[in-house]
Amino acid sequence: MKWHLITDEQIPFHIQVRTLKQCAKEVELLHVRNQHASLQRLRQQIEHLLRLGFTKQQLILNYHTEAAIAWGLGGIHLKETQVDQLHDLKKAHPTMTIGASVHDLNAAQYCSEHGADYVYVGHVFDTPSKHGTPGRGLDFLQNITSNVSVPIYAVGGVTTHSATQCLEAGAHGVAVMSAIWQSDSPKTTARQFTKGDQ
Ligand SMILES: Cc1nc(C(=O)O)sc1CCOP(=O)(O)O
Repeated sequence: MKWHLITDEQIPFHIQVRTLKQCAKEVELLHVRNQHASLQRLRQQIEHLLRLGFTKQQLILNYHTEAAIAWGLGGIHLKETQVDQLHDLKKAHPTMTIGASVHDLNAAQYCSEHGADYVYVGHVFDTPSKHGTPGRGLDFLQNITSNVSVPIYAVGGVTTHSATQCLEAGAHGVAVMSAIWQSDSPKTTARQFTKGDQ
């Protein structure tokens, strides 16, 4: 199945690198999400990822649109508060992959109509990342997948098992953090996502 791995800024970068060394070959697309790092630090991390064997095309940078463009990365992932930039960004950079995170049907429709290549919809299941807010559930996901045409990636608490349920609810793919970063065997887990095994 199609899946994105999202970096986790709560985990020291060198620990993430250790995990990536085990599973990088299985990761088709890495979403670099580090909302608190300086641009200089982010650039160092990107360079490290390139040395690990990722291509620029495989890297999607969260939030920092100008940096993603300047560094020639494959894509930009917008926060929901940035989706008003979608149309102009896509027009100026048609070959870049531009996605966004949304949390309701209206925002998903907006992204779909303004040129997004994909949209994350979340959070579908309970996740430590959104502590205290229960997952919105598979019906919420299904309502969005049935009403927008842009490819939807389910995010939030997705595991290799629940990924299948997300596809059944119409998702094009999934985006995950802890399923890989907390896995005892990241390579096996990554393979399971790729193959769509439970
Ligand atoms: C990065 C992110 N965005 C979400 C959203 O709902 O927009 S949930 C989430 C966390 C995903 O981590 P995990 O796979 O460990 O639950």
